[in-house]
Amino acid sequence: MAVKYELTKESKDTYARLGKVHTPHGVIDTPAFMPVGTQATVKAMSPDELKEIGAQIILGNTYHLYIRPGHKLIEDFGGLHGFMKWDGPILTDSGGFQVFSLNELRKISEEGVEFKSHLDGSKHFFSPEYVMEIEESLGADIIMAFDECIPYPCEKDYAKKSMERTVRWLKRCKKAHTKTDTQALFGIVQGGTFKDLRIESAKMTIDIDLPGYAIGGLSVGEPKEEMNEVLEYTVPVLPKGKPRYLMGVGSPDSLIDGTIRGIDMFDCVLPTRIARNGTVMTSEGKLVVRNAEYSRDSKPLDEKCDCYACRNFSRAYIRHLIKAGEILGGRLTTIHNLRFLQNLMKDIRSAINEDRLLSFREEFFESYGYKK
Ligand SMILES: CNc1nc2c(CCNCC3CCCC3)c3nc(N)[nH]c(=O)c3cc2[nH]1
Ligand SMILES: [Zn+2]
Repeated sequence: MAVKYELTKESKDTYARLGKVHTPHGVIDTPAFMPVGTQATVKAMSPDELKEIGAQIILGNTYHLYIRPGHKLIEDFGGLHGFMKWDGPILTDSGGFQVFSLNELRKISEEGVEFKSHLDGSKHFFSPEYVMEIEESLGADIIMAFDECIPYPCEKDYAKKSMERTVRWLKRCKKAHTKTDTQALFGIVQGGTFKDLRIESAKMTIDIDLPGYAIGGLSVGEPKEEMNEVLEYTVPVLPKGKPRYLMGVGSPDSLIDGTIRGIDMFDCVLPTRIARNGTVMTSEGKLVVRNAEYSRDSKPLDEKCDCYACRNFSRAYIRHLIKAGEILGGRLTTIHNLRFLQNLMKDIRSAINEDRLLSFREEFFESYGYKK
């Protein structure tokens, strides 16, 4: 079995739980935040630095790696693990989301999606079968099914038709998936923000027996309350003994609120993206270190942080590097943001273990500056 989920504790007062996702390249303690490495690198981070900040699993992207440098090249270098020298677990997204978000010029049909490369405009076609071939070449431990992530808002009629096609595509993915002993295929629940469609999608998706399931189609502009509502009626339909992955989430408040509603795995480009333009997450909330007020501030980014940036450098120095466009600036803020989220997930896991997740939420929201 490529991936096995071990449920180690269920929270008494929420849907949160502690678990371990066992993969051929190692174990992931859940709830977990997964740093995103779109082009076979978590931007600005070396594999050693990723280990140092405590990352247990990283993400790769089928769409980007197919376009450049090509999945066959990567396969010849030992897949993503050999190519980027990351020996821990890897998850690849199927490219569905990227094809839809990066390419206006695309045509969708029962067969799959025709699109043009965002690099040179060349024409390409993704079918569930071809995407499975690409993801198997990349060799990730967890591979996502080819799905359609519909926009928000979306007409209910289209949401229903799209969700039903995504289930048919999942069946085709499962049929085309050959390396079932080393790579685990996860299905993706769709249905927009329509309760009946979400529950129908979840039931049809879990009827296809797979090692794990994701909730897609969220974090696409809907209000956070709507995302939480979709989770409240969708997650309980999913089996307790399998990992649940909420795609594209998220910010610290969403990580806590998703965990409370039973989510085990999260990914988001935000922490690395905002870091490069000088915004960091700290125990006292967001800090835009490029602002003039920090020009003579000798404190670390976050006094409570144990990361390499906070142990060695002042806000003044990091602000200078960012303002000067120095590469080290974005590297230090990225190291910090990723460590901050790993520490947040560790604090969340301890809170679940001691049945105090809701009071942890209160304290964290208070200190971070979220409204309750
Ligand atoms: C940011 N919000 C959001 N992201 C979504 C994503 C992408 C998740 N992140 C993948 C990484 C980014 C680059 C490398 C892999 C989604 N992906 C899929 N397949 N389906 C969704 O409904 C889906 C929905 C998503 N919503
Ligand atoms: Zn730090």
